[in-house]
Amino acid sequence: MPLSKRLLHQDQIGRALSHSNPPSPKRFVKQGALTGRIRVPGDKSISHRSIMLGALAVGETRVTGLLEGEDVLATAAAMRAMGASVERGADATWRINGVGVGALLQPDAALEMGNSGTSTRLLMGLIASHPITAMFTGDASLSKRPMGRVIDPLSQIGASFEASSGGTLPLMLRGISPAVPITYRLPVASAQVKSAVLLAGLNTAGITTVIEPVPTRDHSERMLRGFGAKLDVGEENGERVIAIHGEAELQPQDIVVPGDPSSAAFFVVAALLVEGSDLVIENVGLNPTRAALFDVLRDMGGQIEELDRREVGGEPVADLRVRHSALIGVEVDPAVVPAMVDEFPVLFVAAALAEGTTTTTGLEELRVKESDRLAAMAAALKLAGARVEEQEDGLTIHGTGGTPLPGTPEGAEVTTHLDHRIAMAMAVAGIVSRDGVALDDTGPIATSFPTFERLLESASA
Ligand SMILES: O=C(O)C1=C[C@@H](OP(=O)(O)O)[C@@H](O)[C@H](O)C1
Ligand SMILES: C=C(OP(=O)(O)O)C(=O)O
Repeated sequence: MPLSKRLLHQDQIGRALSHSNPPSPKRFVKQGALTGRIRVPGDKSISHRSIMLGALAVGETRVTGLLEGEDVLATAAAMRAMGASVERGADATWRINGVGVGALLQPDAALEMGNSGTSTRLLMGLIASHPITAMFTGDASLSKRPMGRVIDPLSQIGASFEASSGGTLPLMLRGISPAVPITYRLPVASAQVKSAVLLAGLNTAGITTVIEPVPTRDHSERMLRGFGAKLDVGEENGERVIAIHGEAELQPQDIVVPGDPSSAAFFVVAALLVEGSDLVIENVGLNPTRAALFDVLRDMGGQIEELDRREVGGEPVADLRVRHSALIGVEVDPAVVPAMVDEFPVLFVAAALAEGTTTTTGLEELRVKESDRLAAMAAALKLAGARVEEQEDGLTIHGTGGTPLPGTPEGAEVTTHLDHRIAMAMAVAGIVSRDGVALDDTGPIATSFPTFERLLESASA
């Protein structure tokens, strides 16, 4: 069957499903204090990049602590399809034998990206400067997300695209070699777009520059340097300027992936909200471009202590001790949004139980994540009995002052829209509710945090 026919078929299947197949509904009910010590899985952003950069280095990269979630496994499958060896050892160490920058092979089938925006956008960048044609497909959620933001800069380097009129998957990318080095100023604060352009620059002779008016997570910069790429990072007129020198040669690395702060976030909020909790979450990555949620929760009165601050794999890490706290509403400064962009769903849950009003603004990007997270969380929290107002760019939440939310009424379920963070945030709402919160589907949780439900139960055991 030709690629485009196969693709269309997969896409029709994808679009028909607005939940995992079959869906796994579940009611999350009141739970006891969270105590003891837990560890969350490895950072998703760092895990994706470890595999991609390992696949471009000549020799063996070893990765421990890799997140074995569906999104990262989609990246691993794609890199295998383009010639790298990506294997998990019995000791859970991943070994990646790369092909070298410029030497990716033509995949012989569509690259199936599942639910993962990071895989899709970063791989589009990587492939754009290789003489490769690749088809990208995704699930119903990913197939609605905007790819124009990467198509624009990658077209400037000379790559060409066939996508639907809305610039969404399924999408065919024709890479180009030699590609043209560009200077690109990010029109949206997006680490995925920044990374796509920098990764394209790896196999582009000359200097590819990204200008970042609003700083976003800097894992790509740290890791590209770690793998031996020449990268200049400076500041001009208050904007970050990142220049990568191509064509780069990458050296294999030993990487230890720190725990994901975006996954730790659910346990931090759960421990703050459940009476009697005193929980230590070990080995949490605290890169300043990621960790703003913990500062906002402290401003709300949350007791979150950093123990044994150290460095793991070139990233700041600490164990977080979190104790039950009475929270108060705050106005969240929109300047911190990029440093906690994935944490708003669970912050909204904290706000719903805080004393007084929490206001958030500058959250337009939340509307183009796995779901429209402003609409999805407003609907979910209202269904569970919270007082929420939705604006174009944020939510205003009037908290209960600690009184449990009633929970979802008999027969009603929160719609999770194939969005892992909506599912986990509302699971946390469930464990502090009076009657429990029913979710239509917990399947999506496996994209970023396959052990979430088990860990949540064990933390209260
Ligand atoms: O670069 C990354 O690893 C990510 C960047 C963010 O997306 P945007 O760049 O679209 O903001 C974030 O939401 C996503 O979970 C992971
Ligand atoms: C937005 C997210 O991921 P991605 O863009 O990779 O799908 C997320 O994990 O919250």
